[in-house]
Amino acid sequence: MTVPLLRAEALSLYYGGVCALRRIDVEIMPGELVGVIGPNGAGKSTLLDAITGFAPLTDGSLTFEGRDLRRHGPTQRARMGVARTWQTLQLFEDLTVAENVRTAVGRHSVSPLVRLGIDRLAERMPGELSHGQRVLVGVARALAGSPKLLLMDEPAAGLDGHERALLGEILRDVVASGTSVVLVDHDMPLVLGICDRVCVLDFGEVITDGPPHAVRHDPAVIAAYLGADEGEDSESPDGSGIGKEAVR
Ligand SMILES: Nc1ncnc2c1ncn2[C@@H]1O[C@H](COP(=O)(O)OP(=O)(O)OP(=O)(O)O)[C@@H](O)[C@H]1O
Repeated sequence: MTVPLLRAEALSLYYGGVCALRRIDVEIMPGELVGVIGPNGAGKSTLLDAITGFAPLTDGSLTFEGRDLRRHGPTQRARMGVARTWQTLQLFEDLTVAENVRTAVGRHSVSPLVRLGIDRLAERMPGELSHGQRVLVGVARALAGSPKLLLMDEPAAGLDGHERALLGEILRDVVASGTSVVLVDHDMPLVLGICDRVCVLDFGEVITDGPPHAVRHDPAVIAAYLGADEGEDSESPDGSGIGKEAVR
């Protein structure tokens, strides 16, 4: 039996009186691409922060390759192979693209840029890049340390259709190379189209966890999104009843 790369059991996280995660169970297998979706405020970013150690857990167990992650801080977790990209792209604006990648590995390496087909941008400054190019530089920087697990927070936000398709191909390629990926995004066609499994959060709880075709038609998921979209744009590009973006 394959051992999970990451195993979270009964994770709970409170911000003061706000319960952001309530007894969450999640497993990520080696080489698996797992989508995490849910309406605004469902706890998706908090789950990533709990795994990286940026937000302290209130309760629960969290292991990575069988090791207790709660004993380690964010820097140690990164060294163990956990990498993350952020919703707000945090590039060093006064460093070139190549230098930005270097900050992740501590040595000059353009290979992550070559891997993503953006090595031509190596000497450019972040301010000269399009939003889509900045996203790819963020991915390249996260991949520079050869992580075992890559956590991505809304990488498709602000990308056009072509860039989203390219991002999807890149993520499948990353997974094929052996890195597990957790993809948090509101883009349902992207998440349901490329992920092996999708975990759905609502009000800090896992309401469904399964393959995309099952999640797409799950009444609890549709209810969470339709409830969220009531009176808002309830566009459903894939005919699932799930809008592309859900705003609570
Ligand atoms: N630093 C914080 N302090 C207090 N409450 C917080 C903090 N960060 C998040 N929360 C609350 O925790 C809950 C989960 O928020 P979180 O950002 O994880 O949701 P999300 O699913 O990522 O939402 P979105 O799709 O809008 O990014 C929300 O109720 C949010 O208001």
